[in-house]
Amino acid sequence: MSLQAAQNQPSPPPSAPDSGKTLYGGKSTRRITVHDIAAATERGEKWPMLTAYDAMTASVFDEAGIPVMLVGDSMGNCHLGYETTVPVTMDEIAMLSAAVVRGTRRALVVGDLPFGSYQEGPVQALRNATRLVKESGVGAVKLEGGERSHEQIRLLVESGIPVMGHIGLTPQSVNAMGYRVQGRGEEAAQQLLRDAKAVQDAGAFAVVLELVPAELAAEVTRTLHIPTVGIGAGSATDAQVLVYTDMVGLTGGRTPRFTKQYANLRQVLGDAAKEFADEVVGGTFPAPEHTFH
Ligand SMILES: Nc1nc(=O)c2c([nH]1)NC[C@@H]1CN(c3ccc(C(=O)N[C@@H](CCC(=O)O)C(=O)O)cc3)CN21
Ligand SMILES: CC(C)C(=O)C(=O)O
Ligand SMILES: [Mg+2]
Repeated sequence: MSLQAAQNQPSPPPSAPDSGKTLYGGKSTRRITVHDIAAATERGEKWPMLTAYDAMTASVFDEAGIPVMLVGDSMGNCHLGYETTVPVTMDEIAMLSAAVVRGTRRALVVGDLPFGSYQEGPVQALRNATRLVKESGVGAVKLEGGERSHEQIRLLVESGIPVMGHIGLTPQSVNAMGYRVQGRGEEAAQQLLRDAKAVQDAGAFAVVLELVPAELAAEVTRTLHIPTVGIGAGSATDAQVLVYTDMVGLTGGRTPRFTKQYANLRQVLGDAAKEFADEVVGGTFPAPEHTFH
């Protein structure tokens, strides 16, 4: 949404972490809704979103105050050992979304519709989104594509399912588009703007902008009234999302340049495993305090 629109809203006191009203740092323990997301964005709050693929990790992020959790199809390459997100199935998303819902009390949980679960058309999209809402308990779903997914988004929203759009780089189309920055050049920029408006017009409550030039992401953010969620899209978006395994240094191999590593859990977990193994081999674990007689 535009800065101007944000500035027309009554502004919160500078730093109100305990008002119970801010999205991040708020004290309220009830489940966050898409209405809370809209209200926070209108107040000019920037908000964080992280992926999660299991109940334990989700509970850590929930206790840290992360207001929106995405059960991303990035589980394909970040949790399930596939090369890409393309092979991820509805069964996998449904099972891990249910786990993330069980692990959270406050976060809005968004289930990512996987490749092949909505491309056939609006009816297929509704069937699969309904499954995530009823069986897994998610509060919203996300699907990729702008103009091309307009009808799917519209039917879901009309049916009472909040939808987050996703434009720019859409990894489910990797075989067609690669992992390149999107929206470079005048024609591509105009297409991205049309996609953003199509997502908003169809009724989405937010839209992910992935791997687009910062200036274009800023323009989309100024143009739309719904919040933009950036990943590799610069700092002007209303929200930011990261794949959590990138954020904590768990992802093996190369990670995209736009990620930032805030911890090195790969090192921590590896060191713990080696220490355990050394103590088993050396006979110092288990010690008397771990032993029953
Ligand atoms: N670990 C991980 N992090 C992600 O952010 C992520 C996934 N996996 N899987 C699903 C999608 C795929 N994403 C990707 C994957 C690769 C690049 C990549 O290689 N980008 C290049 C820039 C390319 C260019 O300059 O045009 C890079 O160096 O970052 C980007 C996004 C983002 N998502
Ligand atoms: C990177 C985010 C937006 C995503 O779609 C995912 O994690 O699957
Ligand atoms: Mg995804």
